Amino acid sequence: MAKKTATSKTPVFSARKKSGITGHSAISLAKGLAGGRPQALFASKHTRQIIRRHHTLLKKQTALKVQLKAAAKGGAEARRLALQIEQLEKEIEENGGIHEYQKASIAGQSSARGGDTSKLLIQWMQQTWPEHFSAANTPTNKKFSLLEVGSLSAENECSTCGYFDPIERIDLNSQDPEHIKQQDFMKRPLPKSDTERFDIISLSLVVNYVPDHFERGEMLRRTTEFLKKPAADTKTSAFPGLFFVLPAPCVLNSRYFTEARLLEIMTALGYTMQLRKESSKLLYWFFRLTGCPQAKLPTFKRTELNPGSSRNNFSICLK
Ligand SMILES: C[S@@+](CC[C@H](N)C(=O)[O-])C[C@H]1O[C@@H](n2cnc3c(N)ncnc32)[C@H](O)[C@@H]1O
Repeated sequence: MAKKTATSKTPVFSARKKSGITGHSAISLAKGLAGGRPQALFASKHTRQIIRRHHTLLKKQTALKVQLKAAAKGGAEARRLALQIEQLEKEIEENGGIHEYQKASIAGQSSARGGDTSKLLIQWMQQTWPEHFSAANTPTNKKFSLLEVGSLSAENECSTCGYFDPIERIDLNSQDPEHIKQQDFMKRPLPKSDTERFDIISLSLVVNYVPDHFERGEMLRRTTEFLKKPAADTKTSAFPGLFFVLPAPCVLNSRYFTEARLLEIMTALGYTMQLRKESSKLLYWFFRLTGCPQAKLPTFKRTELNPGSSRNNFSICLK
C-alpha cells in the first residue's frame, strides 16, 4: 500500500517498529538469548509474560480495592487490605509498570508478529465500503474521523493509511505526547456536539486491560456517546462504527463470557455486528451503531455461562 503519513508531524516509533522492542526490554532480551533459541520466539514469550503478569496484578489489586471499600474504615481488615494493595503496587512497578507493559504490547504489534490490529480495520474498510475506501488504495476525498482509544503508536496502519482525518489518539499513559494525548477514556469529557463525535472508534485490546468487569461494560457503553448519530438509512451507511478487538480466550474460553453474551450487550447498546474475524489469538469485530442504547439497559451480571475447570474468569458486565 502506498502509505501516507497521516499526520505531517515527526515520525515516531520507527526504530521500535523495526526491532519491536527497545530500551531496557531490548537489553534484557539480548541477555536472555541463551541456547540459540530464535529471537522472535524468545521475545514473544518474554513479552507475553510481562503482559500477563501486568494484567494479573492489576486484577488482584482491583479486587482488593473493592474489598477495601466494603471494609470498616480504619479497622484491622482495612489496614491489611491497604497493605496488600501497596505491595501489589510495588510488584506492578517491579514488573516494569505500565511502561514495560506498553513496550511489550508494541513488540506484540511488530510486523514480524503479524502487525498491528488496525491493519484489519483498513482491509475491512476497503473490501466492504470500496466507495469510501478505494480499492486502488488511494484515499478518497472524504475522510473519516477516528478516535483511537489505547493508542501505542502514531505509526500504525490506521494512522498512516490516509483515510482518517482528524485522528485523535488517547492513552492512559502516552508513549508519544506529541501525537497521543494522555487521557483516561472513562474520564474524557462528553462531546457537546456532533463535531466532537467520531465516525469510527478503535478499541483494540483495551477492554481486556480494564480490571473490573462492570467497568468494561461501561467502557463499551461510553463508546456510543462519542460516535456520531447513525443516519436515518442505516443500511446504506457504513458508519458510525466501533472496531473492537479482544484476545480470543476472553470470549472462547471463559467461564463467564461468550460471544453470544457480547452480542446481547452490543445489541442493547444499539450496535449491530457488521464484520467479524477470528484468529488463533484474537477476535475482531466491526460493530455499526444503528440505534441508541436502550433507555433501560438490561443488567448482565457475572454468571457461569460456560462451565469448565480449565476456563478463565474474563467477563464484561452491565449494571
Ligand atoms: C494492550 S494495549 C493495546 C494497544 C493497541 N490498541 C493495540 O491494539 O495493540 C492497551 C492500551 O490501552 C490503554 N488503556 C487502557 N484503559 C484505558 C483507558 N481507560 N483510557 C485510555 N487508554 C486506556 C493502556 O494504557 C494500554 O496502552
